[in-house]
Amino acid sequence: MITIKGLSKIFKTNQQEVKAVDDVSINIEKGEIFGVIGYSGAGKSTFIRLINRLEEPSSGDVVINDTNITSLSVGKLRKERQKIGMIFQHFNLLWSRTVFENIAFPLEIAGIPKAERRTKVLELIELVGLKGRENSYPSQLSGGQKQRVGIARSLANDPDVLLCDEATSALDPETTDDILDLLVSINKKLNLTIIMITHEMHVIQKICHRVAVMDQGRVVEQGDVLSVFVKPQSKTAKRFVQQLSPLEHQQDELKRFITNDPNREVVKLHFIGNDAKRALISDVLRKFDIEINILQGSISPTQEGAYGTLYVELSGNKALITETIDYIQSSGVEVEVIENVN
Ligand SMILES: Nc1ncnc2c1ncn2[C@@H]1O[C@H](COP(=O)(O)OP(=O)(O)OP(=O)(O)O)[C@@H](O)[C@H]1O
Repeated sequence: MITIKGLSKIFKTNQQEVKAVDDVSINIEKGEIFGVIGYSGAGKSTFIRLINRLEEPSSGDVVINDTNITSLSVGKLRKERQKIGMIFQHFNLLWSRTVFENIAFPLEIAGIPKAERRTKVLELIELVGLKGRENSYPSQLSGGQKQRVGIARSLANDPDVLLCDEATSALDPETTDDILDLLVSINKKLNLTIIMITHEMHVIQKICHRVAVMDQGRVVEQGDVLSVFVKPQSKTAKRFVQQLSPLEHQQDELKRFITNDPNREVVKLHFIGNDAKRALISDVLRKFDIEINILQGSISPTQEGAYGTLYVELSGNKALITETIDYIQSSGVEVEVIENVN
């Protein structure tokens, strides 16, 4: 549905050129929630602003539903932008207008008659959970409520895609989760394609189906959220995944269990999707005469199912340990033998 090909943006300042976005290519399917994560300065904001040409690309193409956004005239772009909603970190509301009037604003610009406007605005207010607050001004609302107004306004013209520029970064963790839940419910209800940029892995984990990791303007890794979580390839993705994994900070504890004893082995088990719900340990204990010492474990939900990590120490006859590992692997759970902890 959205094809981004060879997209680049070079900013020229007095002294130097900055390649803010460098040859980015991404395909996004209809109805997908696609996340773009990166540290400050990675080029995320520039990237998302290139999609609706709030920023003009230096090169490359953005094609949405067969329309090449990059080659549209200004007039046609204005029309096309009505199909691309956007929400912002600091909401960008009109402070002298009420909730109702803020949401009605894009409909006024699109020339929708008053009665039709009213029906649509009331529908949107209901959708984002702001019933009763129609006549409030933004200054009378909490951060989460302001973002709800932003979301309702972005949906006024029934967009095909919603761009979210750090939409939860100004909110506390609980409100962030409420807004993320709202975005998921809108994605499901309207089959709306959503592109989210963020520096928080939690946001990616909670709502995205796929993710691209940006570093210095380039996409260094992209894939299903689950795959990136379980097996991050790039250094940047590994750092982001570690943020969420309390286990990674407790690796020193594991060191105590790693020995040269051939009859003891520390292994890391990766459970993905439905495997995360299986009673694997009791299954193994029933089948093998082996001891299992559980060292650390965690389970995390994502949009595509849960993934879990479990560190265990297997003790017993060396041949039996090998057989046990083979059995666990053959049952679909990935096993990593830990020889060193860095
Ligand atoms: N208008 C501009 N003129 C010159 N350089 C710019 C401009 N906008 C962004 N840059 C530079 O482009 C690079 C990417 O910036 P961008 O804001 O896109 O990153 P980001 O990942 O969104 O980071 P942050 O979350 O801190 O905004 C940075 O080096 C930034 O200094």
